Amino acid sequence: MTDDPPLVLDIDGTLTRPEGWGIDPRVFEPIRDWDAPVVIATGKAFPYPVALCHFIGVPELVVAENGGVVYTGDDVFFTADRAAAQAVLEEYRAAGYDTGWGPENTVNRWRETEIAVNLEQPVGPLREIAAKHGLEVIDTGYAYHVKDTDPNKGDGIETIAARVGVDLADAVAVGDSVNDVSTFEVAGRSFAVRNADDAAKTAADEVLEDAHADGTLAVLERVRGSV
Ligand SMILES: O=C(O)COP(=O)(O)O
Ligand SMILES: [Mg+2]
Repeated sequence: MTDDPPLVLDIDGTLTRPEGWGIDPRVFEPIRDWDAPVVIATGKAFPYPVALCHFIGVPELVVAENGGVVYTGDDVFFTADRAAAQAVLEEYRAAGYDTGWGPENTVNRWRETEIAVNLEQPVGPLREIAAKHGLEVIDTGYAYHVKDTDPNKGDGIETIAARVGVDLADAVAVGDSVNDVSTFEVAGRSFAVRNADDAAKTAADEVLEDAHADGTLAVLERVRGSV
């Protein structure tokens, strides 16, 4: 009982400060010192988790765009393409709506396989248009994501685990929303932070007493050296 378990960590809602926004800097050190692979699995566009790994100082093992983009450290896999989501966006715009991020938004600029829409925008018409195009809309609590129904974080994590030789039965996952349910299904142990949505809380093995990074830090302390 001396090794650290592999980790799968969500970003928004999970590594965030108590107020819900911005990475809590206390997570940097335990992640950097972690003695096993750490996969960052997020709904954010590809550059964000890559930059997070880079600045923490750990190998870039990344599931981005809710599984649409997977990076094993050697190879990048795209499991959907943006064309259908872009078509939904065009139709949403033609109906008088917008993504709500401003004209030069960085939220979608580097997004390869899906489109994110600000939570302040009307979701009814977005869901209707997406359904017509065979896509789904998920609400992470941070954005609406217009995405292919197939890719998910869990499949991406399996791809990375196979490449880096990680046994997911040993893995510990922490997350906060519906886009982490597939993560919780593939990881041996799963934790939802207190601020998690109902889908994540139901799917997790355990719902934590603490919210955001406080919850995640408590898990890291608890599972360190547990395999
Ligand atoms: O991009 C989002 O909406 C949420 O991102 P997350 O998966 O890191 O929580
Ligand atoms: Mg999240």
